[in-house]
Amino acid sequence: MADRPLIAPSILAADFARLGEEIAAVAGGGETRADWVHVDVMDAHFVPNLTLGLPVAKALIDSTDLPIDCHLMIDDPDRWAIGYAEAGAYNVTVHAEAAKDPVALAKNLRAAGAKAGLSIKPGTALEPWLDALKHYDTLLVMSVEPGFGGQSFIADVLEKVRTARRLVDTGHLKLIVEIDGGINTDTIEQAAEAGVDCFVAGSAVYGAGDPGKAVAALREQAARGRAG
Ligand SMILES: O=C(CO)[C@@H](O)[C@H](O)COP(=O)(O)O
Repeated sequence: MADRPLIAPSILAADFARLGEEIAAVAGGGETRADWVHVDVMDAHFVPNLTLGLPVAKALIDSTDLPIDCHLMIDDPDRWAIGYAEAGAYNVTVHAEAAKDPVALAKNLRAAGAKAGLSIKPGTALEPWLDALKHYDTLLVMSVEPGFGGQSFIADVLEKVRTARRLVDTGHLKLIVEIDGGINTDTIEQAAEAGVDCFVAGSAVYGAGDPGKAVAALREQAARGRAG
């Protein structure tokens, strides 16, 4: 398990006219500093929403020393994901439901210098992906249907988190377990208790008056959940 809970603010809830400043708001020192910044790439095909693509993601990567966690909610990640790794993303996550050859994809991402992430939607089972996950560094369990911020947390997905945690703790997989969707001060404790390492939070960070303070509050609460 990661030494401490990792908090990854999702810029989907940030002001898109001021993305650089919004990232800087969680890049301060101490407890207010985010661990990663989560960048949601949506193509209006894999999900019914459109956000940003490689040129903007690269500009964000270049604008900060925080690790950028690119979550690709796109068709044909086998073709497009590599560009995000080459642009310097810390972690590039593709969807299991969209990847044609997830093992080759993970190998290519790692060869390009990024960590490789695999994501599953709330209705997607974990078991069919366990072999492929041996080639991945992160597992992103979606706790809302991908596409939009501000949705309610689906607690049923925590069973998949518990399974992944067990497999990591027993040495069968070596993964950072990440969760995304509806994470806030009401839900983060139960996710931490189930074994999540990294918490993506959009509205709970950028909908708060002070994004840095929101990061600190989420981390503190996650640590409480971890301690049981
Ligand atoms: O990938 C997604 C949505 O598809 C997320 O990253 C959202 O941005 C999370 O937003 P909140 O649920 O935290 O508002």
